[in-house]
Amino acid sequence: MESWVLFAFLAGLYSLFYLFSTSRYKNNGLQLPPGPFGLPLLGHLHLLGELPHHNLQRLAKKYGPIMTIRLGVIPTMVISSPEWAELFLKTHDIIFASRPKLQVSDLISYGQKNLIFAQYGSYWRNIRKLCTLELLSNSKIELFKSMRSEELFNFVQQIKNASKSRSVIDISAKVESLLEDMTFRMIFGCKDDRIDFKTCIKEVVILTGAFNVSDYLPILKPFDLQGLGRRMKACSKVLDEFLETIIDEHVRDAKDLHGQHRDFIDVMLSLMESNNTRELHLDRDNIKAIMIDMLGAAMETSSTTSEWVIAELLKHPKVMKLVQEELENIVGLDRMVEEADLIKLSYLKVVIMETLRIHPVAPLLIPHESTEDITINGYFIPKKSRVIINSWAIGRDPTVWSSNAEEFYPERFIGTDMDVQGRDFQYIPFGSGRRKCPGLQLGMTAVQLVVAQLVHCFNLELPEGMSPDDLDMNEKFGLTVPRANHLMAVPTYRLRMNF
Ligand code: HEM
Repeated sequence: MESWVLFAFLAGLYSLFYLFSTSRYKNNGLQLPPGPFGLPLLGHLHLLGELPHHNLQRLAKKYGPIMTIRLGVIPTMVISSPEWAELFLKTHDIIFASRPKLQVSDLISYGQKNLIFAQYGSYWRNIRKLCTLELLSNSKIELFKSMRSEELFNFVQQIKNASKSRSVIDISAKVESLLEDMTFRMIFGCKDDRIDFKTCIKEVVILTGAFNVSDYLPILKPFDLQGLGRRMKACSKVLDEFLETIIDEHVRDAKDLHGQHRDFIDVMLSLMESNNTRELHLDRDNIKAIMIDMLGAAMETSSTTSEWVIAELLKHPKVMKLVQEELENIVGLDRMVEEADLIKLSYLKVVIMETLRIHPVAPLLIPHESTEDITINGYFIPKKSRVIINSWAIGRDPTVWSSNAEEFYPERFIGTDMDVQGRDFQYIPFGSGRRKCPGLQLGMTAVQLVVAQLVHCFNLELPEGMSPDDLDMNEKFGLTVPRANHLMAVPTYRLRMNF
């Protein structure tokens, strides 16, 4: 049989199956949240476009803050208001705390052994506890303070040298490289110059964020129409080889450590040695899967946020001036910023909060999945529905943030008790509830440090002929949403301290 005939036959069969399964709800008087009319096979996949968070916001304006769309055969709830976010992430959090099984994340998770895409259950609970207590706690973050300070010093020195020729510098590339080095040293104890490895980590973040038709129309899985599976397999090979080598090196060096943990791999290896009696049995695959999570989560989120903050400061010179004045008052021009200063930099903090409001790194959070049928406020949400929380739309809703919601205005946070912890559902850049980001503290520390140090040590000007209004703020969609184009600027050293 011709392959297109087979395809059309299977497509028809799927549509019938879907119609049959939804008629089950309708016949029982169950009402799904409203939503647009979908195409027979694709459902609403074609409406997502290049920037799904924008397109879903447009649809929500018409269909409301809880909306049903169908991605292939998967019923999907799109949440676009703080009230509904609270119902899903707090009141009924336990029902929505799972993650969907995605084809590409399966290829990189050594059989579902990672944390980010682990289904809700005892494995996820144990691994999350381990990451929160053993890798990402405040005391563990503190252990890497001097490493961060050393890397920041090198970063400033490099930019200072480059600034002598008054040339345009690729700020995005410099910030990304700094955060990569910091993350590598924290996880592996050393920096690594293997470009292919770093490229693969970035690729993993892009691929896991893509809407992959194979996840929504499983009959298409063998065809891998978008080539995402092939790309992920190639990445997983490079990552696996590198991680095997680095774990071997750590095992060899372990005897010289005498129980002193240096980096994440050392911590995981010592837990692997001692944990066989506990409920969680760790092996090398667990370590590799979790390290890939940590690398992707730490590198991409912190650099994306830092770049957006610097871009907003360049676009708003008055805000930049206020940030620099605060730094001058608190740190002074005779020295660089230290971590202990961060707590006193309250204006910088609201600038970062405002940036995360209009440029949340993960605008649709990470997809959640329901584990039971549930009816909320009269709407039926079937088991195994995909849940998309449009935190980008919530952050720009004028009914929540007033008519200047689209404006970059850090002062809006001054005098409020809002923070980044996800207690106020109008502001959830790190998510909320059980699946909330466990790396919040580390991420915020890294972003504050990088931005504070850069704008304290340098005045930044846009390349000649470019005005703040010309600076483009285009986005590139993935699991994280970075700038589409690198941020370029001309730095001038501004401290009195010489080195
Ligand atoms: C500015 C920095 C960061 C931002 C804005 C951010 C944001 C987020 C968001 C929105 C989620 C999804 C929450 C949900 O699905 O409900 C998340 C999950 C996660 N983040 Fe972060 N993150 C940041 C930094 C980090 C860092 C530094 C790490 C670790 C090294 C990290 C590790 C994770 C992990 C492991 C998850 C998945 C948790 C789970 O599924 O249980 N993040 N993050």
